[in-house]
Amino acid sequence: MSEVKVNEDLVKERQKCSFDVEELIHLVDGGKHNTLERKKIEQYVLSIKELKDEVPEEYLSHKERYENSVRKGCILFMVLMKGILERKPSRNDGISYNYKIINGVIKDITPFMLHFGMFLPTLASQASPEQQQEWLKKGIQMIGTYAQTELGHGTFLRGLETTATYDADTEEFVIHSPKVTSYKWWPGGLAQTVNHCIVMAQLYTKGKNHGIHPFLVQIRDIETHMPLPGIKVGDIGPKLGFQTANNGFLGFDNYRIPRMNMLMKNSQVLKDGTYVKAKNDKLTYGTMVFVRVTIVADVAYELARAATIAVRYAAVRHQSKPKPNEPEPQILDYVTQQHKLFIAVATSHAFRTVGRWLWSTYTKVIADMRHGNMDQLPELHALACCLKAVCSKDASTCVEQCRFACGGHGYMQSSNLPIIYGIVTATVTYEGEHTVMLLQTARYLVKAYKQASEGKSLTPTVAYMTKYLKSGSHYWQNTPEGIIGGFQAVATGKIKEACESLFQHVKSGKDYEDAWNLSSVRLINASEAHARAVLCEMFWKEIQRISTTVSPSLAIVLTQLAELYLNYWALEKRGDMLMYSTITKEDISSLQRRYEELLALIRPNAVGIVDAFDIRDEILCSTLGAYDGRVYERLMEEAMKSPLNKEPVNQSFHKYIKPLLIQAKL
Ligand SMILES: Cc1cc2nc3c(=O)[nH]c(=O)nc-3n(C[C@H](O)[C@H](O)[C@H](O)COP(=O)(O)OP(=O)(O)OC[C@H]3O[C@@H](n4cnc5c(N)ncnc54)[C@H](O)[C@@H]3O)c2cc1C
Repeated sequence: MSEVKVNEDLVKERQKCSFDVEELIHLVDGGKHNTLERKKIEQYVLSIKELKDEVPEEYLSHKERYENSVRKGCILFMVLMKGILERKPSRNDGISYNYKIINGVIKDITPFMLHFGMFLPTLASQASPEQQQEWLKKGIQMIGTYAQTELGHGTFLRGLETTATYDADTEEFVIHSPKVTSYKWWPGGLAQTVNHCIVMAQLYTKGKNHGIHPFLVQIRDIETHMPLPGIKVGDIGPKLGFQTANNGFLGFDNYRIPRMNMLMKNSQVLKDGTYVKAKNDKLTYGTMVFVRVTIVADVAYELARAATIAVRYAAVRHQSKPKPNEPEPQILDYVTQQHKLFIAVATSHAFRTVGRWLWSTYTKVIADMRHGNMDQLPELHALACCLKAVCSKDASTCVEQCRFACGGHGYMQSSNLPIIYGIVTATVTYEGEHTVMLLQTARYLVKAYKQASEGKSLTPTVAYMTKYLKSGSHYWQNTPEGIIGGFQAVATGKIKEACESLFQHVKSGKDYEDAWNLSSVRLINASEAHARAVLCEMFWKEIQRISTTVSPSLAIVLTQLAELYLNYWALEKRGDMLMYSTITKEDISSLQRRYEELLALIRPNAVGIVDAFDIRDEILCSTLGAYDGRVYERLMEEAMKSPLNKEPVNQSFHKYIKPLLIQAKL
């Protein structure tokens, strides 16, 4: 068999790379051992013939697409369960390589995502040890999802209407959906895939409501998969993305489950119906925080996929003729193109780096919690909320930018950019809606501001406030440290302003809730600014630390990416910098010049840097982004798979167009 030729532009780009791509691959993976492990798993999974699609998914109907994703999901389910148990891939950022491979093989979202992502983690964190022993031994017999959101309520958990009423006579809970708004709506895999759910419901016992609690509910027969009597379950229909996630609805008609199906690690209901409250409500925060923390690493990875596609395509694509006697340049040579793309590359590195730091913070806090120390939970919660909000939104913007940067071809499904966008933009909403997450962090910031004003010491991630509240402004310097200080000054200034607005409204006689609402635009701006200060500081610090452990040539590239990230955001937020620091017009011009210098410095290594994300073609799933750069051939090959190209004349001509032409002649 003849070797497939690699596009010449890509060959040249790779030749001029100034650093060792392999070294960066190991860094991205978190070590050489992880790279080898990942490659082994990829090689195994991706060589399974049955996982390849004869017809691209996009040409299938909604129903066929689902069936195909279940087919492939089941193959992966078995392989990966084995892989997880036997190989335990490194989880240094909270996500396993399995997640990455699954997304490539399924292309969109697998209907089993919630089983691994929410169902098992919730059982692990909220079921008692005895319950875990009983349920987890059922293993694969129990396929589950996490059913919280209802038609009527998502954000406001206390507003959920599904009820779980304890019947002491039969020692059962009666799960009921009293009206249409109480139907569960959205859970992934719920529609046709799972046979069990964690259902969040209002607990009633002895006539008293005790708020929202989790229950393990079987919804389908294990053998026949028929919905059990009292269960109404189905598909919610097509969405912007997540077409194969099998998001479903679920209603209960006085459906009974045994008492022991309430997850009882924290709160309990005794046989006689006595409610025993959890010693600490905060214990239930665990899963919520876990998922938000992992979203930072997830979007970093999806962004790496989008950036790889768009940068490789920009190296292959030639367009326009700025100089009449010279050939059309690669579009990657247009500085505006570099401006669109290099921030996406740098952002992926920033989120992966900060995601790893967040993950290690999370594991430490959870370990402390197990020993009864909850002191750092509020800070972690505030951090996870704002980082989840800002990272998911920035990643969506960057993916969209990558799509724009590919012109018309980026709009093709076969580029895979629309599907990646669908996956990433969903993270803005699920597991805590964007604005609501920022407002959660704002509550913590308001408390911290009050403490700082009273001269009390602050927790590490908000400690910068003390300095800038004292100094009032930031003495600007055009250095990375100066930019980080600028972001901290902006955050402090915005937090102060939001708090003053809030306190002013309260002082003028408004209820706290109304004052909060009136100040909420300032509050979310303050939260976003805080997240940016954290992202810039942690990314820069980590890159500085890592740079001392890698080769000088790689250290240069990493530092350029981190500096680009900082400069990009300093320029984006120049208005804020003007308000809260001593930055001048000249400083801004100099920042702009440095930013342009950085684009030029990164340019020769751009392809090498995205190659170092080391995402195999089968996982990129893109006509535009494959390693060999055969863009046009692939676009044509994929187009030829369209069922419409299977016949020279489509029947609709005879049915509709011809009669129209005849009519028009008359
Ligand atoms: C792709 C996808 C997958 C999902 N998967 C699952 C799943 O597996 N299981 C599950 O249970 N759920 C799932 N969800 C549901 C998801 O968790 C909710 O959509 C999300 O929590 C937001 O709730 P909502 O849709 O009710 O929006 P709402 O809360 O109604 O928000 C609508 C608007 O109101 C604003 N708003 C609401 N409250 C406030 C407030 N207090 N202050 C200011 N503004 C406010 C919001 O900012 C937003 O702009 C999924 C959703 C999506 C999109």
